[in-house]
Amino acid sequence: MKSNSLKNHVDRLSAGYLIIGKWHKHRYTIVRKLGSGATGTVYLAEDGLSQLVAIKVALDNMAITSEVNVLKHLSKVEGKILGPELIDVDDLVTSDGNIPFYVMEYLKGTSIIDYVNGKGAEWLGLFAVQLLGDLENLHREGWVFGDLKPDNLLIVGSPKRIRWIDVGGTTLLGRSIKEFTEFFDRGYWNLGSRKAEPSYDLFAVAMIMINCEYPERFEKRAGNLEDLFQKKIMESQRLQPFCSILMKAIRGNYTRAGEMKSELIQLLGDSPKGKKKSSVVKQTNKSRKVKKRSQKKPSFLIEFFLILSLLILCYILYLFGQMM
Ligand SMILES: Nc1ncnc2c1ncn2[C@@H]1O[C@H](COP(=O)(O)OP(=O)(O)OP(=O)(O)O)[C@@H](O)[C@H]1O
Repeated sequence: MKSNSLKNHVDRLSAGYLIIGKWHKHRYTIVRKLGSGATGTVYLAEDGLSQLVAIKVALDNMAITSEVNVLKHLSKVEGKILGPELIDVDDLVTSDGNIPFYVMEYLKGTSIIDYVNGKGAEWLGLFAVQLLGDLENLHREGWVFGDLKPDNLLIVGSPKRIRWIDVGGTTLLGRSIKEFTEFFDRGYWNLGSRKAEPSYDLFAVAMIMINCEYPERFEKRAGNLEDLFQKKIMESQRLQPFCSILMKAIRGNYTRAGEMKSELIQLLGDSPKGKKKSSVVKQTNKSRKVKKRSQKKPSFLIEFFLILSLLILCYILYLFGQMM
């Protein structure tokens, strides 16, 4: 009975509800629910300075402690922002008992699938490079992200940057993956084990790129699954340029995120100081030009698109510069 009403507290904190932490006495006013997951519920709230924060409330003390430990660990990685910043950890006192919660940076952003929708292959490549850079740092710290999927990623800020949320699946290297989602899990596709190693996350990166092109996802079926992926990749104009890299990640041929990242950067043709025009960009431009020629559009439109492509290319170069 008591645990039912505690559960109601966790799930149903309404707008305006004031949380005063038992230990630190910080005050947070609930704005709205952001969503619920396997371990708890996340709320958007305002802190005492009217700054927006995200608060995760959960009945499972162990789950909260484990996520807090991961966030604390990630915040110690010097010069790198991995995961949302941890702001506070406390208990919410109710008449039915205490409920643990933690407060983190609120990441306001767009889902990667929505963000890249209708954009060129270079955007997909750029976010994959950013994500691989973060994974490289995470793996170096001895962790594997585990439950890597678009729901746990957001595109935030300006310049645009991929950020991850929900570190609940983060697992120590060598252990068994704690949490996974079938489509992004190589074990589900019989293409590897659920041992926490970098190649587990790299498989998921490839699947995230594929998911951006196939938002409805697709089912496992009898037969050679590598052939299924190859076919799906080759049927998509946006994924085609990445085919050999994606297949290497799917087959588990990369042992480090850095290897996959360098090959992507090379493919995009733009090393940090690179001047060469990206083959992906070239390919995108070429197909745009062919289309335009065949449609015999007025020349000012062609100029407009060329200038636009050039601006996008410069922006991407700038973003690479920011990452280094
Ligand atoms: N720091 C944050 N900033 C903004 N939104 C967040 C933040 N953390 C979580 N969210 C959002 O809150 C919702 C719930 O997140 P949570 O991590 O609890 O569960 P989940 O990812 O849906 O599920 P599961 O934990 O089962 O994978 C998600 O929609 C997520 O996008």
